[in-house]
Amino acid sequence: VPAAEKKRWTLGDFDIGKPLGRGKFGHVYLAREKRSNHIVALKVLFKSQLQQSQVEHQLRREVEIQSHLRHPNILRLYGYFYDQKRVYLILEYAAKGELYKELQKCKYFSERRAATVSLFFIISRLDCCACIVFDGFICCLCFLLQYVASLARALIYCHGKHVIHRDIKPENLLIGAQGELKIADFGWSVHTFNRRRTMCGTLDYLPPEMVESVEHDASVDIWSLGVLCYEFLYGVPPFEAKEHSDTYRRIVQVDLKFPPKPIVSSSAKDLISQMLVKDSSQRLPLHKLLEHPWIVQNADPSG
Ligand SMILES: O=C(O)c1cc(-c2cccc(F)c2)nc2ccccc12
Ligand SMILES: [Mg+2]
Repeated sequence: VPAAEKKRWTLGDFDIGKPLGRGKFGHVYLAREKRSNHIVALKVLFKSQLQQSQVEHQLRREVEIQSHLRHPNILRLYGYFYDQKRVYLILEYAAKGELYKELQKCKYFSERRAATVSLFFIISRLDCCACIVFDGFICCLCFLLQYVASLARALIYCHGKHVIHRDIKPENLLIGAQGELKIADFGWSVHTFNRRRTMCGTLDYLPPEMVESVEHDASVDIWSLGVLCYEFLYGVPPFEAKEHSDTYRRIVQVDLKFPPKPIVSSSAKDLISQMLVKDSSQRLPLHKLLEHPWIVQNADPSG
């Protein structure tokens, strides 16, 4: 029996709603698939801009990879279609939007004592889950830990399928209706090569972009998760500097400093220090991250 015909979508299948955001290559709209009334996010990309930026192959890879991933913390890509001028990606709608904006609201998720929250509550839970009140927003460190644990589980799933994301950062993380984290934007993701298969065969015939990805392995995502943890706690990434060249130097030297303010538990610093390690083979494996005291004591295992 022939495989079920892949549904060929067209713009006429959708009612288009409000714009949800704009990216470099086009906009994202809230949309409803007419037959099922299913709410989705429709990402509209202009072919002219994709060609100008020479990212067509990257987009096809993004679609190929993300459409095959099924995990509660990975944004679903249901399908795609294109017309004369545009390519459309049919994506899961993450109702609470970008994590980045949530982080901006709270300035940062900090363990720092906040005068307005009962001291007892803070002291009793300092090392695990401290809630702070910032500009009227209650930001709970538990969210942070939950996000880190969810991210680790999603990345374990991706790495298990030999997919590395390579672009983990707040802008690429969305929040679903129930507050769950969703990794989005697999535009920089690649399938890692089985080194044995590639190494024993000659590399000579592989083009640069494929040879370059042999250098990358899944531990690039562990590094980025460590950077994210730091930014969650301090409000700025660890190697930030005025000039790009200084940031580059601080990264390659792993010039990792923990400022005295806000106060951050030694357990959190220990976790971050085990992830931001120059030698990629020495970075804390993701399954070990889920066993780390700072995570175990706080993040809810059900995720
Ligand atoms: O006119 C095309 O055949 C076309 C198809 C696709 C495409 C095909 C599958 C998946 C996907 F994400 C994108 N991307 C493009 C980007 C720029 C210009 C033309 C195209
Ligand atoms: Mg992005």
